[in-house]
Amino acid sequence: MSSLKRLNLIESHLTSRFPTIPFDESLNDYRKKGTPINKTLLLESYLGHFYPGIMERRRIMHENPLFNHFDEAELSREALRKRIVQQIAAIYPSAGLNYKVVKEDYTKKLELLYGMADYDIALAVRLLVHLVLYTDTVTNLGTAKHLNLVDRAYNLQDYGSFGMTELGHGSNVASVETTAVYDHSTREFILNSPTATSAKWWIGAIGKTANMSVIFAQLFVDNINKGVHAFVVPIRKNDASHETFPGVVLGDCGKKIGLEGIDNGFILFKNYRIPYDCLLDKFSSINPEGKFKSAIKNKEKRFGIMIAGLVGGRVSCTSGCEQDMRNGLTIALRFSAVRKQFSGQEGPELPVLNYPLQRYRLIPHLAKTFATRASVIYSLGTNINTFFKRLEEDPECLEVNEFHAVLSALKVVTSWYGIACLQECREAVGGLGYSSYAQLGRIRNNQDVMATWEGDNSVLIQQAGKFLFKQVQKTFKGQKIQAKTLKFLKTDINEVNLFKPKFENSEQLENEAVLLEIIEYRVNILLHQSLLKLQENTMTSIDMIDAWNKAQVYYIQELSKAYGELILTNDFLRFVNELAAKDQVLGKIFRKYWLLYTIGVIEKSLVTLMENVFNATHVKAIRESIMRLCNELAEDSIQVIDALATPDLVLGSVLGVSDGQIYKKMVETVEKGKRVYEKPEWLPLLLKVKGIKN
Ligand SMILES: Cc1cc2nc3c(=O)[nH]c(=O)nc-3n(C[C@H](O)[C@H](O)[C@H](O)COP(=O)(O)OP(=O)(O)OC[C@H]3O[C@@H](n4cnc5c(N)ncnc54)[C@H](O)[C@@H]3O)c2cc1C
Repeated sequence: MSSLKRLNLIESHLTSRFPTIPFDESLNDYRKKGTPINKTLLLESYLGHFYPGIMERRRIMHENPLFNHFDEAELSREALRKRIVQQIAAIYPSAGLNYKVVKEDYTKKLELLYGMADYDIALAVRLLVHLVLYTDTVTNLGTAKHLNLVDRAYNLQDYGSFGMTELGHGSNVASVETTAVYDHSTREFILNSPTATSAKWWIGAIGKTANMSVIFAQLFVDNINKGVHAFVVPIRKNDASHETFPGVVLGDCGKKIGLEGIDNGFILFKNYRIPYDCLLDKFSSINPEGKFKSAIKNKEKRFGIMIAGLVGGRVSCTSGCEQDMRNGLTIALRFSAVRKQFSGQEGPELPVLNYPLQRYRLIPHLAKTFATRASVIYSLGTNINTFFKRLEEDPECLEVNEFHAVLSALKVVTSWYGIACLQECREAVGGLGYSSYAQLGRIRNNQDVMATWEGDNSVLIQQAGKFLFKQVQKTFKGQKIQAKTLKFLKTDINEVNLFKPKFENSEQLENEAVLLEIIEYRVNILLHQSLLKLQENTMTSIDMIDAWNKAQVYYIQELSKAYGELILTNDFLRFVNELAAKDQVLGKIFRKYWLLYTIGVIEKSLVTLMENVFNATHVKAIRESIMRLCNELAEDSIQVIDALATPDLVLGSVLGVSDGQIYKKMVETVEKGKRVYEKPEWLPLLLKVKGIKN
């Protein structure tokens, strides 16, 4: 401990107006109830490929006083923004990123962002906008002449932003209003924002920081609209003046409900001329004669490729959800083991984690967190290099489409998991959770936006549905399903209807094969019901889009969620099996989490299953299993979360501290706050209201 910290501690001890708070053994007592586990092995397996990178970031943050949530609670918006830039400057060089390193192994970029997200999603996202959304788009859609920009981005000589969303259009990117008109006489594009709603809006880092932006605009060549294209555009002078270029209007979007450290802003163009080379022209170009050419004829497909830059963002989003949930649950579980309320007839008060209700509220979220982690490792982390390779070779191939579908489903399902989990954690911690010092408010508010950015959940998940339908349609033409994640699909409804669940009680239910069959059946039955619904809708709808929209509720959206949860179930099982091969004790515990996750997924889809194959006996068995597993796992969960928790200083929560001294930490932190014991500045007003003469 530094001498300054020691001095602060002594000073706070001497100046505290609270009675001395004795050492609280509650968390240690709860710890002792759990099975002893090999924590290092668990953490290594859990972080997988990303273990060394994340540990290195934790070390840097631990040693650097810039990473301190307690300080940040009192910072103004401007100060927070400055702090984030300082933090990026402190941590970014450790990654050693450049074009070559990332091309060889994209996960190097992810491990940096994952490490930063341990501290705060806001910190990771602040860099992600530049490093992923901007830089990946220039890399993927640009040509050799743009490589210089990619190098500059990795060196932080340029700071980039990603200008897709407008005030009037978000999900429907194909209808953005910004225009880029090609002027052959000067071989330039003229950018314009013809309406107020065409202002690019919410753009991360554009408000105050970025000097570059990837701008998505409707490209006009010879007065013909060639669809949305991406342009890499200088927006501010890259010199000490930091001036905005004439023809560009830049501003800040103002106060938000979270992520205040990020300067989300707007941008408008007024006849702003940019040279031809600003067009990211890998797939579409304009030749020296002024003729438009595209390697991909279909406008819709071309557009799909244009937004491939979002892939790294969505992968990070899924990982960020896991980190948010893990951080939230670390706080909520440790608090629940320490916090005591009520007792039985006699005897001491009980930790709230003893109550089955508290266990039911928290432990299933822990299981979902682990499932999410497994998919980050297997479906996303290790596949992303293959994805980028295949994207370059053949952007329309099955692997690219399948990865998009899996990623869409996972981003959506896990961000909804995260939002539900963080709200539950906040409530599970009661009133103390409402303190900023608990950090649950910050984590919850930052998690909230995960459902919207990188593709609004309700819109994005439709991509997964479309993929499933397209694959099934192929079988109608006699082709076999090639997609790796869909090998189990049954295209004959009669075969699906033969299914009968193979359990009558909770013991029979807690069986891998029995559960996997149900998880697969859920996708199969929803797929056929959705197909039927779509067919039925076509009779009454004006077109296919109308029919599709009318089949979302109860059908296609449910199907897409079921597909996402099937992937999570399979990935989680793989994780458990690999862990069990290394350590039997951990394998046994994590198999229970897998059972809880899978049975929990089934519980949440009881309506569909009851409608088709389940009865009251099945429901009873499911409920019994869930409660038994929650109770059995609650005691082990403290040891498990200890192994996986972000270190105290990085987590920064008074209620999530690993030594369990939550009251001491809360009091100390509050007493250190500004003006704790001072009279209010507005005392004269109060006196006036009360009629007291000053
Ligand atoms: C903090 C923050 C940072 C951001 N950073 C960036 C950035 O750096 N760059 C950038 O380009 N964008 C950024 N965005 C924008 C973000 O990507 C969009 O908000 C998102 O894509 C959703 O678009 P929208 O807000 O226009 O919502 P809309 O698309 O207008 O959706 C509004 C509602 O309508 C529903 N809806 C829309 N279409 C359908 C449909 N077909 N069927 C059913 N329901 C539908 C949606 O589910 C949603 O509930 C950011 C947003 C936020 C909040």
